[in-house]
Amino acid sequence: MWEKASDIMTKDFVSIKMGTGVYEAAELFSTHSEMESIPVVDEEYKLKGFFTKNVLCKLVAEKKDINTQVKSLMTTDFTAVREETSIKELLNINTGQLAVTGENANLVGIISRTDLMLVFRKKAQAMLARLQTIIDSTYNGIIAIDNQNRIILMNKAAAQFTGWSIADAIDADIEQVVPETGLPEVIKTEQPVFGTKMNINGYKVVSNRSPIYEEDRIMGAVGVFQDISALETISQELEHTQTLNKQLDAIIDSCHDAIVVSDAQGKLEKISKSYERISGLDRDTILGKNMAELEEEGIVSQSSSLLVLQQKKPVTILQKLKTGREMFLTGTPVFDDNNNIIKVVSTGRDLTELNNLRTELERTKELSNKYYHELKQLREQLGEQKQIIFSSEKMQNIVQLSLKIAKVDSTILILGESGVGKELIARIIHSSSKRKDNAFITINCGAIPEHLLESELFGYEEGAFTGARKGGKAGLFEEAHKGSIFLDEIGDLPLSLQVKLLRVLQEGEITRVGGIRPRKIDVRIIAATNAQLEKLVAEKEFREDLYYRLNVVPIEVPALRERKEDIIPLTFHFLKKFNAKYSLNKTMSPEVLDQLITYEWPGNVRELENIVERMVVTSNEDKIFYDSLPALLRSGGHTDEGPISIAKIMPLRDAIQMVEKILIDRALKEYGSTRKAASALGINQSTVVRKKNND
Ligand SMILES: Nc1ncnc2c1ncn2[C@@H]1O[C@H](COP(=O)(O)OP(=O)(O)OP(=O)(O)O)[C@@H](O)[C@H]1O
Repeated sequence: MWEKASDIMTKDFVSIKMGTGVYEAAELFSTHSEMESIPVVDEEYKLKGFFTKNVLCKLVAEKKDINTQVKSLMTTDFTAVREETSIKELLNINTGQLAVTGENANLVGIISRTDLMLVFRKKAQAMLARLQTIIDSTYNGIIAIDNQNRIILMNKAAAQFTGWSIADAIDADIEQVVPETGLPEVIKTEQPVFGTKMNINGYKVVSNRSPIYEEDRIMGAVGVFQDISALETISQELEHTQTLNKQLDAIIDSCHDAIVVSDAQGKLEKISKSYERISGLDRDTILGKNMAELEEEGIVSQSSSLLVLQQKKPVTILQKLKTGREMFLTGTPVFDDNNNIIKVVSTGRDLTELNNLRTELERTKELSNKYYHELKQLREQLGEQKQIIFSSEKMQNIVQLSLKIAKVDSTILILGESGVGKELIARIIHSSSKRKDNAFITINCGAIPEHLLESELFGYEEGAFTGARKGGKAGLFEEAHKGSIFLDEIGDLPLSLQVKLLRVLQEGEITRVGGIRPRKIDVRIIAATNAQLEKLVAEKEFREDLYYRLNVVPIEVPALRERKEDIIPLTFHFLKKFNAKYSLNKTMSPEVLDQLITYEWPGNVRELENIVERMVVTSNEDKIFYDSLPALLRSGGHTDEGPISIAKIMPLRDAIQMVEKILIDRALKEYGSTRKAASALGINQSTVVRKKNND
């Protein structure tokens, strides 16, 4: 390559002596037409000047003597350079012809303007080629446009992104090649835009775009595009790995057992929160430490990780901690594909905690033994035929209380919502009392029309009213003599009869309807109500003195939703009962049981009993599945809240039943007595009683 003047000069040049005539010089020009001037040298071949074609032409034009010697016409104002003058310096000299002189200033070569141009062009071409190679070798795509949006430069990477060949793209409008480069905007706004994520022909790239200025004037824009598809994948993988790591940490931390992970050298990599808790050590201070160090410092008595690394198999040790606690640790090696241990994972339990658990377990066992015996005793006392099913503590207390007061002959008032088992409790009280061999009479005060109730309860004398039986008739009180009478829905007892009942309670005697002779009776009265008697007293619907007489020993039976533990045993009890009744052998799927537990049971045990019976009878298979549940239960019982809303189409009959039930339940809750509820609902009281009992 050309480095200096001697590399490009013409050594094979013609020269003339100072005494040469113009005519001879003209002859030389005609044979070397490429020459613009001929160097003029002295006898020692030293350069003295140049005789130019211009001077010759001028001589001829002015018709001057052409026999003159060149000496007088030559230009002495010339530039001479040395052989080692660099090409760079030469390119900076602005002259027609350069003389190259040697050591003794003798002319050794000539460099013409054409030579220089040639060199300049070749240099420029080489530089351009190098530049293109450089930009083609860059991984990033580069596209430059002029201010007419025409592509002036594009490298190979950009050609690959765009799918255009460089040759086709050069001079094409950028919008045609890649409409998304954003380069025209950069020219418009003259603002560079960096780090924009974009999509070029399916490649995900980040672009940096800058305006190109030439002497303060915008002449185009250049964009550099980096393919980040691979980066994106790596960053997604990284994100995924980070998430996994976080999840792993969360899992480890949520374990109640302590977890310790060390590497193949015994260096601590991870510990769980529970290890921190049990050991009293802080992860920030021990992570990264070697277990051997912790052993030496006496922080742990022995390391399961180090033992596993020595023995290359799982080990279990009792690790004593500085805190004085003890931990049962089992270390397990984790192997790679070449059977080298890469990690040791140890899991452990606080021995102190285990001991506490054991004590707790023993206590629970003792308790459950105690409860078992108590229950057994209760069942024995209750006798097999009166099966009252419960497992809740609330019901256990109620049964215990009932059995206790069964022994004393006091009046009892059983309170509780409809269907909770008030009558059942009354029966238990009766059959556990000394009256058990005598009658147990039940009467629902709300179910019998008012005008019949008196004679029903107190009996009548012959001729008491038209249609009265000859010889009269004993009432239920008389029938219950020596036994017990269960007055259900006592809140529905009309005021007139309340006075008579008070007399029974106070005097222990009754007078039949139409009679005058009081009769002594020995009856234990067990009253029950789902109404708020105090409210009825306040409203003067119920006599206060009677209320206090009845309320000697109140037993409040909780609603089924307040003792959900009873739902499953009751369900199985009813399942067994109805399987036996209908000679079936149905079982119940867990999701049905789940639903039964979640339901609020406004109709209490009676409703549960009815629903189990309905499912036993109506389910098609041996197992009762979710589908067999009544719509109300499937809807989670929501239909009894707020105004009616229709979630889905259902059989009209079911819907009517549902609405009836909701209204009756509400009315009963609000008015307390079936009579009042019936009048609010505009139906007969007997209908209310019937529908309520059909729940
Ligand atoms: N703990 C229980 N174990 C077994 N069966 C029960 C239990 N509680 C209630 N039952 C049954 O539920 C049904 C309703 O009970 P019961 O008639 O005693 O309720 P109640 O509170 O007297 O209702 P109401 O106030 O409407 O008269 C009965 O068939 C009864 O045998």
